[in-house]
Amino acid sequence: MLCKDIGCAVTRIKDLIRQTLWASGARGVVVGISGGIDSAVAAAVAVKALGADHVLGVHMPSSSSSPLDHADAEELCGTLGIELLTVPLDGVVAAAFAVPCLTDDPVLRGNYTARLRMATLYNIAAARHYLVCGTSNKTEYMIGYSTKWGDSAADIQPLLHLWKKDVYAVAEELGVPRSIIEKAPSAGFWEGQSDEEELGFSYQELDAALMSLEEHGFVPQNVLEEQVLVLVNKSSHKRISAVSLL
Ligand SMILES: Nc1ncnc2c1ncn2[C@@H]1O[C@H](COP(=O)(O)OP(=O)(O)OC[C@H]2O[C@@H]([n+]3cccc(C(=O)O)c3)[C@H](O)[C@@H]2O)[C@@H](O)[C@H]1O
Ligand SMILES: Nc1ncnc2c1ncn2[C@@H]1O[C@H](COP(=O)(O)OP(=O)(O)OP(=O)(O)O)[C@@H](O)[C@H]1O
Ligand SMILES: [Mg+2]
Repeated sequence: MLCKDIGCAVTRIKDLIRQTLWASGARGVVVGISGGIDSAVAAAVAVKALGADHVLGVHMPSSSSSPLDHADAEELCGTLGIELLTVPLDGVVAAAFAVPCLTDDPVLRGNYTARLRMATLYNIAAARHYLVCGTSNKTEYMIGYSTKWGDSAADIQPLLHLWKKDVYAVAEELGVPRSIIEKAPSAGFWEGQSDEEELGFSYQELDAALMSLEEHGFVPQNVLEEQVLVLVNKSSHKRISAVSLL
């Protein structure tokens, strides 16, 4: 976070959202609301920037998502006073996976579902003359912990400069419901999935390692940083539009 205090951090984000919307001529933003912390904070800052009437939430349950997430999405949107659409994706996912060469691998299915969510958000956004608001933070961006062209794809990324710990700080500042703040971060690819278990590192460790790597020119200072640097390097293709000669 470039600001010294949280109020200044929120003001910078609000300005980015307002200026981007003004320059685009769009009427509002649409946010995929998962019931998790990143989308809650993205929606909350968008409401601060634009007002509730210009923010639309879309919850997209699938076979691996939990009814608790749906309940949290509803509570969040109720608290923020924004409209929430629910678009179940199971039928489309089932059709796409009824292809003989596809194994029912949860990561394959999860990545496909994440790309379908992206396509659904763009569809709704275009129909309403809205922009798609992303929810990615710097921690997941730096290690490539997202679906390429899926949840990482958006028109505006108001949280991309924030470490995960800063996302929590903004959540506290903006009064995001406790059940969302206290929930373990998850991609929701399978029941009980946890980011920290899948990655093998806590967000606290990742934030600390990434900050130190940045400070030391990406020269690791310890074993943890060596391991995190492997993730950073392996995911560099996700931080460019496409490998090309352009
Ligand atoms: N070197 C390279 N140069 C250019 N392109 C390269 C490449 N290596 C792979 N690729 C391409 O990238 C694809 C693999 O990337 P991708 O499809 O993203 O798939 P992948 O990185 O294998 O999986 C996504 C990971 O992100 C996690 N995730 C996803 C979504 C949300 C969240 C969350 O926190 O909520 C977490 C998920 O749990 C999983 O661990 C390959 O199939 C290939 O098309
Ligand atoms: N079921 C869903 N419905 C709508 N959007 C979703 C759904 N699952 C994921 N997304 C979108 O994909 C984004 C990336 O998911 P991710 O799990 O990283 O964030 P989060 O769920 O908001 O936060 P966290 O899981 O870290 O608490 C979400 O912020 C949201 O915009
Ligand atoms: Mg999540």
